[in-house]
Amino acid sequence: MEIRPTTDKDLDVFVDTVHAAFGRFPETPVEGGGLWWSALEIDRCLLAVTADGRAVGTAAAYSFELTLPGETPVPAAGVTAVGVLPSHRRQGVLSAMMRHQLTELRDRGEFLSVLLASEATIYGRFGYGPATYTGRLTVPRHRAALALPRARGVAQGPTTGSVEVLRRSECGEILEEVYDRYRRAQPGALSRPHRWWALRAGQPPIAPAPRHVAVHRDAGGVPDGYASYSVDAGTLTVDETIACDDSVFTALARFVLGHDLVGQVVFHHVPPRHPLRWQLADFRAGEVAGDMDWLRVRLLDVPRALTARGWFAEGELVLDVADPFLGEHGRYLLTVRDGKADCVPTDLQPDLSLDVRDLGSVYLGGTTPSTLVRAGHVRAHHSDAAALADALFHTDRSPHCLHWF
Ligand SMILES: CC(=O)SCCNC(=O)CCNC(=O)[C@H](O)C(C)(C)COP(=O)(O)OP(=O)(O)OC[C@H]1O[C@@H](n2cnc3c(N)ncnc32)[C@H](O)[C@@H]1OP(=O)(O)O
Repeated sequence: MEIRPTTDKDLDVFVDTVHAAFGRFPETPVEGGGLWWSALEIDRCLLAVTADGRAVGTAAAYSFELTLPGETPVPAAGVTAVGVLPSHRRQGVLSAMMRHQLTELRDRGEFLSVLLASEATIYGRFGYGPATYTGRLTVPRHRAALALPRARGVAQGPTTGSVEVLRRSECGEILEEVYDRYRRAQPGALSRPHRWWALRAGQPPIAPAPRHVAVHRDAGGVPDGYASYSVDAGTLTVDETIACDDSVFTALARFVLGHDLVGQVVFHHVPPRHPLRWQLADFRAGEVAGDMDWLRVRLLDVPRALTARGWFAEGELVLDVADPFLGEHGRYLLTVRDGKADCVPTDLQPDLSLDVRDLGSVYLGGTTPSTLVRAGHVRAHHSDAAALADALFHTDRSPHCLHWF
């Protein structure tokens, strides 16, 4: 079996193979637009081909930016369209493609790779750890009142600004601009390259499905948030709420929760511990479901990845990092001063020993090292090690990602 790049000539083979792997049919030709695969980057698509020339597996990557703690967007490969024909499964095709792809990403100078996993058990073995989390919050409208803020000096009602309802088709560049502003400050968020919006490739509101969009503007009239939603059979469903600050989120939540002729509001993609639950006068009014991991992170170059993110505490930690899939192992001294890290190979005794997938899970601050120590996945070599690591990896803001790819 050979793993080879896809060319323009066999893009249709790629698309056909990935759909067959998922048990689906490609709906329309590539030119149709509005389909997720129209945004594929052809030079980053791989085909696994048998000796008789048959394509049996696919894997691809998008060129995204991932925002790291400290409001630092860096390049990240967004692994996607992974599939193996049902007739060729459990024969090592995926493993061969993953090995090829990780090597190729490194050759391109990339140090981070991310993906959304169709099944939670597939990608840990390849070094991907769950790093951001998401859920659905359902609020019955008759219990949706927001409590008055208790802190002195905080505005008791809507702050200056306005909400206007547009049709998705009337939004022009507004959503793209607001999303881009938001994602640069939100750890864990991915960029949505312009071609995604232009091709309408993705899920609503990128895709042109009919939607209402509540656009929030600041006092100067500049859009700084939106909520894309639909109403069906008494349920208002919000695809995503994008807000450049918390007060804008509150204004948008207040708007959808106040919608007439609606029995309940379902917010998709609410991060764990989101303040909205504390803003409801009735804490039990908000019901969380679909609590799951979202973005998985894979470090391809540990020192580069650790020095790229922002840090919020000071200290030193020795990490012993195993990368069993790539057959690698490294011990690093991580020193953090003034918000920046230095990370160099060392022979010092380790504070923690961990797998690269677990480093991926703590990297953005969405999981604490001590949680993984308690779970038995990370080894703490002395009694202070877990607390030391928790303090060092702690971030100012929880990571969150809602981009689907
Ligand atoms: C980022 C994305 O695109 S996510 C989308 C992933 N694709 C899908 O879900 C489409 C449907 N599924 C498939 O196409 C295939 O079953 C794949 C791609 C998940 C697996 O491909 P295969 O070629 O069968 O995997 P391969 O034979 O290399 O297996 C490697 C290891 O993963 C394990 N594995 C493979 N698939 C799964 C799974 N679905 N769940 C748990 N373990 C799995 C294998 O048992 C094997 O374990 P081992 O190394 O301990 O022996």
